[in-house]
Amino acid sequence: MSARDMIVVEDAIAGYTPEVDILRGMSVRAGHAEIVTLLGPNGCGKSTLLKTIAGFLTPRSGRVLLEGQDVSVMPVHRKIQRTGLGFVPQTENVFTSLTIRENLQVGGHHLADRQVRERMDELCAHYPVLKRKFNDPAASMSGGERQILALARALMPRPRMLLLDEPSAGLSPKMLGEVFEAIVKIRDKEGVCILMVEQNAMEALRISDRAYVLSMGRVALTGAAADLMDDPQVRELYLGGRAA
Ligand SMILES: Nc1ncnc2c1ncn2[C@@H]1O[C@H](COP(=O)(O)OP(=O)(O)OP(=O)(O)O)[C@@H](O)[C@H]1O
Repeated sequence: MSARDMIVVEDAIAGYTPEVDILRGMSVRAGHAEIVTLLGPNGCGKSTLLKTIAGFLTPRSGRVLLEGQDVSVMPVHRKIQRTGLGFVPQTENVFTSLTIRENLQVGGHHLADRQVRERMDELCAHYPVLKRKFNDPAASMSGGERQILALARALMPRPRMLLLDEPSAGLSPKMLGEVFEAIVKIRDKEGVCILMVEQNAMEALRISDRAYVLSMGRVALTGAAADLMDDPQVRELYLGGRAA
């Protein structure tokens, strides 16, 4: 483990029922101000890995460390309170009947009122769409705008680590570009460690520092994102044979 490692998973074995292991000796790490992408076929355990890091699942063996602290058995609500971890699930990640302002307030519910106002101002400056629609219900936002709101809500308490489950799911190429730009800003402006699952492999690798290709609950390949984009096996399996 290096000093800059923020999220470390060591040899994790985990599953939803006692009989079936979905993670079968999984080891990954992600560092400060780094975007790390998890790729792999449907059902290989990408979302399960995020849920294990977030604390929705407890590993049967192996460890999950956040900033060096062993949090393997810490339940999700405590992790959110006590560690600098944020989680943006794939679906139902904004409250559509609440306004943009109210969604952000939900994200900042542990903060003092003044801190909430300051943080909302900061995030509205980073992501102008939030300011434009500040008092409108989130239901009035497009898919990409909702995804940016979900990211901003998770950023309200200034997490140092962020888990993103398919942030570009269901988005048009233009909206995907905007959401990925928002993710790069989170890394570059706030130094957040981002571990994300993505189906849009080529686009995700372009903004990532490193990536893991998972297969059947284990790491099959890992490396710098730029190297993986050049890897013939990765190109064939995940990039539709396209050259980077
Ligand atoms: N709540 C659950 N209860 C039982 N089994 C589950 C549950 N969620 C997922 N699984 C199983 O765990 C395995 C891995 O699922 P997971 O969602 O982690 O895959 P994934 O790599 O994220 O796939 P996808 O790319 O399709 O989202 C699958 O076989 C799935 O059926």
